[in-house]
Amino acid sequence: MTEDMGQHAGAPRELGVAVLGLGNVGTEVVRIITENAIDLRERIGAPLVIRGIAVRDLGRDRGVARELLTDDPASLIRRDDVDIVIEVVGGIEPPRELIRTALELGKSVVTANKALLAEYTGELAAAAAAANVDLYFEAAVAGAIPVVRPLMQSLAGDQVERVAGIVNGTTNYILSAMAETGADYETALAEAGRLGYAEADPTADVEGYDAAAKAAILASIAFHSRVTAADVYREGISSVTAADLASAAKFDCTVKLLSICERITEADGTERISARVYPALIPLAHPLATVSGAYNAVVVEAHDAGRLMFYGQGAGGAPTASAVMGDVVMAARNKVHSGRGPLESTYASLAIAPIAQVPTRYYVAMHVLDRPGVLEGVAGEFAKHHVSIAAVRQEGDGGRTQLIVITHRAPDGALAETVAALKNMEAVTAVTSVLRMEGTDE
Ligand SMILES: NC(=O)C1=CN([C@@H]2O[C@H](COP(=O)(O)OP(=O)(O)OC[C@H]3O[C@@H](n4cnc5c(N)ncnc54)[C@H](O)[C@@H]3O)[C@@H](O)[C@H]2O)C=CC1
Ligand SMILES: N[C@@H](CC=O)C(=O)O
Ligand code: NA
Repeated sequence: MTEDMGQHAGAPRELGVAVLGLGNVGTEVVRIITENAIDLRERIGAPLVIRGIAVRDLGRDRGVARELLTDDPASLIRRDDVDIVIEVVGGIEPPRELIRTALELGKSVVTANKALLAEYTGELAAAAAAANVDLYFEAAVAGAIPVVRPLMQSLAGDQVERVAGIVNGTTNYILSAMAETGADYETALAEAGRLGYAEADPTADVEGYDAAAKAAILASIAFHSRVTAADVYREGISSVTAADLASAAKFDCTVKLLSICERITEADGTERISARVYPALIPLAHPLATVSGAYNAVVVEAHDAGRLMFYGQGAGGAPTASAVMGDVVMAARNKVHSGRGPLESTYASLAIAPIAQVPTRYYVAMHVLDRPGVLEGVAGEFAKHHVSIAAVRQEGDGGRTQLIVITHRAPDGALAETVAALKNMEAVTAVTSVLRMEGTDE
């Protein structure tokens, strides 16, 4: 051990790494460790050496040394010469069991697995704390964008009020393609899969489960509370149509799948968390409207820091591997210097606000009968539920009359009841679209 590497006495001569999963992200992680070996050694203070790579199918040629491959991840993580485990398999099992075991055995773990973390961070963080090792997951939220570490460390002295943005690359790619080039939904989704953005089961992307998992992780860190995926209100983009995008454009808006985590202070001073994911209209002038393709952006509002914006590639093998490798270097340095990163912080234990109480704005599109008094009747239903109307557009749509109403802010529950009442009106033949509207002060 040379002194100029600044190593702690008794620090490992080499740091052994086990890579679990060799898909979009794992392949890029292995490439970076291999190509950047010399720089990584200098940055860490000891060489990083891949001990093994766990794959599901040993038969496939993967362009890496065959002797590194194994289909037995449970044995790989138990090897005495493995110090850090990188989990880029995805899904709940076997990653949950593998990560917990690795932590219990004193290995630090780096994972990109938001689905797992959104359910089991508590269990895994406890195992890491007990064994005095690191559990890092920057890649799990917004791919390459540093957002987990800024929230957990840089903003640890501030009070975060809101974390909101676009955190799913696949849906943003689809919505951008539909809005910008007129691509159809299915083609854009297939392309997002081909480019390595989509989850193994893209239902997780398009139905908002992936964004909800990320919202749970962000809200937990931002508000020092334990928030799981089940706490996050979720709607996906599968019902957003080309007509919605065209109609949004007429209001100088576009549609984005947003993840919103807010600290809500109620009239009696009680603080709660609202965590929600849904497609929403945002004005074209809003900074999030220009976030296109697989790019993500997260806007953080903190009491003293004010507004911060984080932007970059939210999906894709290499960008995600960059975030993984940042964590690997941090975990490796901690091994060299006998340090450890921050522990999970859930002391505030804020409760979750039900979606019905959360103030928001609605965009409602409906087909109505073309006869006098219909507009008054529709407006009357909004008024009955104390929902004020901000804009109305009426237009012919292939022989039918289409009415679009945009509301002012009102509790989500009142808006949902208004829509239910509209559906029961004889003059309303169909409510064709209900979206929220964000990014405005009204
Ligand atoms: N692709 C992306 O843009 C991003 C992915 N992530 C996360 O990173 C993780 C990996 O994602 P991808 O690389 O895109 O997925 P992928 O599906 O391309 O790769 C996963 C690999 O793990 C392998 N695998 C499955 N079960 C295994 C087992 N029991 N043992 C060993 N290998 C096994 C699969 O055969 C596959 O090659 C997931 O948790 C994903 O949510 C996070 C951020 C961005
Ligand atoms: N499927 C995810 C991958 C990154 O987290 C996405 O599209 O954002
Ligand atoms: Na990130």
